[in-house]
Amino acid sequence: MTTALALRSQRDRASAVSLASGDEAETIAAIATRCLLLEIETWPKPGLVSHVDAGSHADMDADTFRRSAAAIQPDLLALAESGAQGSAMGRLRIIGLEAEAAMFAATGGVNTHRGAIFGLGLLCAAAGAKASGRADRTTPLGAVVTRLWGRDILDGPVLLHSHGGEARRCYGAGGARIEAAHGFPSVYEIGLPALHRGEQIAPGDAEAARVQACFALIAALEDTNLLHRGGLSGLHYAQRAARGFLDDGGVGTRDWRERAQIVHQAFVARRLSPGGSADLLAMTLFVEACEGASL
Ligand SMILES: CC(C)(COP(=O)(O)OP(=O)(O)OC[C@H]1O[C@@H](n2cnc3c(N)ncnc32)[C@H](O[C@H]2O[C@H](COP(=O)(O)OP(=O)(O)OP(=O)(O)O)[C@@H](O)[C@H]2O)[C@@H]1O)[C@@H](O)C(=O)NCCC(=O)NCCS
Ligand SMILES: Nc1ncnc2[nH]cnc12
Repeated sequence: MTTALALRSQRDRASAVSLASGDEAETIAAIATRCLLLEIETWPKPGLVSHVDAGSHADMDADTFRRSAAAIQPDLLALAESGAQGSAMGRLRIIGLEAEAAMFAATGGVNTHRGAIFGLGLLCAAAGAKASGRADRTTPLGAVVTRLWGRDILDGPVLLHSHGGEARRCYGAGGARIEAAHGFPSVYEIGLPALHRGEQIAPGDAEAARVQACFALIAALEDTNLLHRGGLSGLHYAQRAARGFLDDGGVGTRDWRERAQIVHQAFVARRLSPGGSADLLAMTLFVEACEGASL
C-alpha cells in the first residue's frame, strides 16, 4: 500500500513524498519532528520561545527545543510503529513516558514538549494506523485517535502535581486530554482554517500563515499554561489580545509583524506563555502535512 504525505508550505515545506509501507513510520516521525521545529521557527508568537527570542521564559531557548525535538524523534517513530501494529493505549502511554524522560534528559529537566509528546504522539500513532490499513485512509487523524483510544485517554492516570492538574482543579479546564479524546477540535476547527486563511492573506509567506494559526489558537483555546501563570484574568487577557490582532486584519496588513510583536511584548511583560497553543500549532502543521495533500 502506498501513502502520500506532504508538507504543504511554500517556503519551508518538504516536497510531497510517496511511500512504500516500510518507510512510512520513519517518514511520519520525520514530519512530526519537522513540525516541532517549524513551530519554533515562527515569530512573533506571543510569550513563546522562537528562533528570535525566549519570550516569557528564563530557562529555555530555541536550542533547548531543538535538542528536545531531536531527542523524542525515536519515540515518535515508536508511536507510529505502535499505531501500525494496533497497540492499545497502555503501550502508547509507556512510549509517551519514555519520550518525556528523553526530553528531560536532553533539556536538563526543562519541560519543553510534554503536551506535544502527548498530542502529536497520538497523531503519529493514528498516522501509523492509517498507513497500515488498521484505520480507514479517508478518516481524519483526529477521528482515528478518538475511535481507537478516546475512551482510554480519558480514563488514564491523573498527574497530581502537574500545572495542568492544578488548572483543572481550580478552573475546571479540560486541557490536553479532552482535546485529544475529542479528536483535536482545536486543530480542525481553529488551527487549519486559520493556517489556510493566513496563506490567502499573506501569499508566499509560510511563517505569516503559522503566526495567523498561532494567534487564532490562542484566541480560542482554554490553555492550561495561561491559567497556570496568569489565572483566569491572564487567560482572558491573552484571548482578547490575540482576537484583537486577528480582528485588525491578522497577517493580512503591511505592519502585521509590528502589531504581532507588540502583543508578544505585552505577554512577556505579564509572563504569559500559551504553551498549549504552541503544541497545537505543531499538530496543525502535522495534520496539514498528512491530510492537506491529495492522496
Ligand atoms: C495527559 C498529560 C498531557 C498530562 O498533562 P497535565 O495533567 O499536565 O494536563 P494539561 O495541562 O491538560 O496538558 C499538558 C500539556 O499540554 C499542553 N496544553 C495546555 N493546554 C492545552 C489544551 N487546552 N489543549 C491541548 N494541550 C494543552 C501544555 O503543554 C505545553 O506546556 C508545557 C510547559 O508546561 P509547564 O512546564 O507547566 O509550564 P511553564 O509555564 O513553563 O512552567 P513554569 O516555568 O511556570 O514552572 C510544554 O510541555 C508544552 O508542551 C500542557 O502543559 C500527559 O502529560 C500524560 O499523561 N503523559 C503520559 C504519557 C502519555 O499518556 N502519552 C500518551 C501517548 S503519547
Ligand atoms: N515555543 C514554545 N514556547 C514555550 N512553550 C512551548 N511549548 C511548546 N512550544 C513552546
